[in-house]
Amino acid sequence: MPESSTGELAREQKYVAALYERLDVLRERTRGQLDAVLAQGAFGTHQNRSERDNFAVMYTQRLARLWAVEHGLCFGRLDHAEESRADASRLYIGRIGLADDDQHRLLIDWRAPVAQPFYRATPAAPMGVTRRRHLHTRGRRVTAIDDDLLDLDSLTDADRASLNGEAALLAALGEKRTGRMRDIVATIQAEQDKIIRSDLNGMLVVQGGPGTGKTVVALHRAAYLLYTFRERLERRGVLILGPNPTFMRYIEQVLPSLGETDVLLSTVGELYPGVTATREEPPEAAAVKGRIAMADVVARAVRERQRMPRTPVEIKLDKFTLKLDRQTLEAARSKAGRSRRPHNQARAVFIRHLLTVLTRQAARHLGRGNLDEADFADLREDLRTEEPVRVALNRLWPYLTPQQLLIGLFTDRDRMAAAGLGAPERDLLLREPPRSGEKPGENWWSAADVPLLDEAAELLGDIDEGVLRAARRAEQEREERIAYAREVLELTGLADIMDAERFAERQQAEETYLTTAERAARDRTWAFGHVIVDEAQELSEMAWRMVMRRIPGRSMTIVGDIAQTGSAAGAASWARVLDPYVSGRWREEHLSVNYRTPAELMEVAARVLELVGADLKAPESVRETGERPWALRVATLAEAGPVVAAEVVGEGRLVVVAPAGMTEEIGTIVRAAVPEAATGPGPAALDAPVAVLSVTEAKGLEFDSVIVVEPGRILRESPRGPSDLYVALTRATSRLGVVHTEELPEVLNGLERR
Ligand SMILES: Nc1ncnc2c1ncn2[C@@H]1O[C@H](COP(=O)(O)OP(=O)(O)OP(=O)(O)O)[C@@H](O)[C@H]1O
Repeated sequence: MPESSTGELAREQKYVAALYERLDVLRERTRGQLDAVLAQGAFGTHQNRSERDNFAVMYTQRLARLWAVEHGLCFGRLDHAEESRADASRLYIGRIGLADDDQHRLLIDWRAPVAQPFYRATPAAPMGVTRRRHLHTRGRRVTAIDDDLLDLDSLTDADRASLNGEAALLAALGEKRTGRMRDIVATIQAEQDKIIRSDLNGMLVVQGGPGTGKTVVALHRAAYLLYTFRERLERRGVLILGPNPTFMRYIEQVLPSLGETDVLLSTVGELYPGVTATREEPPEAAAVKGRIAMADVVARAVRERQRMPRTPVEIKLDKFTLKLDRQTLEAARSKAGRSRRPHNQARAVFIRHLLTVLTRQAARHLGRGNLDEADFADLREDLRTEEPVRVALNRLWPYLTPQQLLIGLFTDRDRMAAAGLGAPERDLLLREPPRSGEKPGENWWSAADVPLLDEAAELLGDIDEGVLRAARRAEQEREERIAYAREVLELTGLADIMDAERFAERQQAEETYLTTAERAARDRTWAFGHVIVDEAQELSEMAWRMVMRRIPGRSMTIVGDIAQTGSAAGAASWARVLDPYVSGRWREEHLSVNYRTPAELMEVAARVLELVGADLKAPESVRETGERPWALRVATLAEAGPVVAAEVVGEGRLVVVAPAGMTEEIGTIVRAAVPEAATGPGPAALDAPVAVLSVTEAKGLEFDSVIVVEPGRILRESPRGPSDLYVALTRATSRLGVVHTEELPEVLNGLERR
């Protein structure tokens, strides 16, 4: 390294060391503030306590943020031309903003408006910047400096020699993958920055090919929006929806590394509180459940449960029999319908009407035709609690949970027929009921059921009785807590100085100490401040309905690639998906540069893309590796094992992408050659050196090397075969191979034969 550069490095080291010192001071100070608040305890008025809790949450989050930014705290510097004093014209850019006790800024948050030139300035439009410096650090040590000199006229010869426009980006892209997505805060590109800082309001669609950074940009946008609209979004929350739990694990560290922890990351299958959607089902069944027509099916299924019997209903009591004729029942039903309330609440209207009729009948039977109001009410109450009356009314208009409705529907062909499902759909959807004793939440629901549960919940509404029961239970629990607290206080001899109720409340307060994301996750009716949908092309029409309910303000970022749609229920065009909700009022941005897949691989993938759609254009790769992708024909698949083993090098990660029906078989073969290989999307998929995955499971992920097995079968396996093969071929950051026993599809003729 030339002497001048060593001197520069030492100067930067000094500055960065001072930043870390400041960070340590702030951590210690915040820790002290948190301890002080917690030490106050839960005493005083309700308002005092809620203030204390707010402060505690605030300090905890601030502390988490200060700890999260340790790695790569400062990564850049901007030098400006106009100001004369060197220190004033320099801005250091980092993960968070830091100032000293006199409020002199030491570090600028990357999301602040003044940091924008770090990502956008070019020699053609330098935005007042003469130099953009990238600082590379390991731990707290500055290891290297890269400069982009933007004011070309002012360059000295030495400057010209060190001009290194894309060095930082290329260094980042060339690094080995760790199995977890990293943030790109130091190397965000201009077209990405524009999307990250796009307006909060309205619906933004980001369409881009594989590897263009859609996911990583969406995550940085979440961090930017939280920084810029902190108050609004911290209160209402931000939801990030992704395609499957493996993908969520893959991305989960990015936001914390940017200092943002209070964001709800969820899949569609996790979005209904209390239900864990773990059951796998055939894609054809999921496709049927995803169709918009299912909204009518669910609505009809609800109406079917309000069906009137053809013959009058007789209710036998001890002394006489009451009768409800069809006309009365119809009248009650139309009254309930006119109330426009959901099923479980309209039930009250229905029951009230029938109880009035029954009370009049009963009065006649008792020879008391002219009851006054109070007696009438008493008699009515007596009837209401009579078992035969309760049973009869319940049968006519039962309370229903969404789970009961759907289990009732999918386990009964007649109900499905009545709800409008045709014979082939009935065959696909018919299921055994949950085993007795088994909670229907467990292992009964698939991800495609979740939007249907949500739809049903809208139509059914809350169960008043359930709410009442819950309230009664809560009161009972409170009393038990107070009794317990009294015992504790007596045992500890504190009974004289603290009252049991307050002691119990204090313990309770600790349980209700929830962040916005945690509260939102428990509440089906939560309205978020912003929703980001990743791999959005995979969402079914029914899933979109559910998502839209969570964001009445329609402030959304939707990222995806129509060319990669694999799910039969997924999107064929953004307009088809979004117009029903915002009819044309959405804006679209494009990402066009592929940061993941080298040019040699993209050349092969681009030919497959032509099969997906003649007018589709593959994104342009930002780098070449000089390594050509290859194809190897083997006599039997067992030979694939040693081929995979030979590809495992150093610390790199490798994925074997297999046709969906073959992952088990290939997994066994690969494990025989590489025992630590993982099969399927379990937790090991991201950490093992080798993983065997289907295309659906590998979507959105990336690996150093990829081996695709039997591409011909991937093409044939589903109507979206070409999209699936395109996805499979674009997962690699450096190497790609194809192993096949069948004839190689013509579209892959460009591969080098081994
Ligand atoms: N500006 C950048 N600096 C460094 N790395 C980047 C940049 N932009 C994207 N990358 C890297 O490129 C890779 C692809 O990004 P990402 O997964 O977000 O792409 P994608 O468009 O979502 O891809 P796909 O559609 O295939 O899921 C990631 O490793 C990401 O970190």
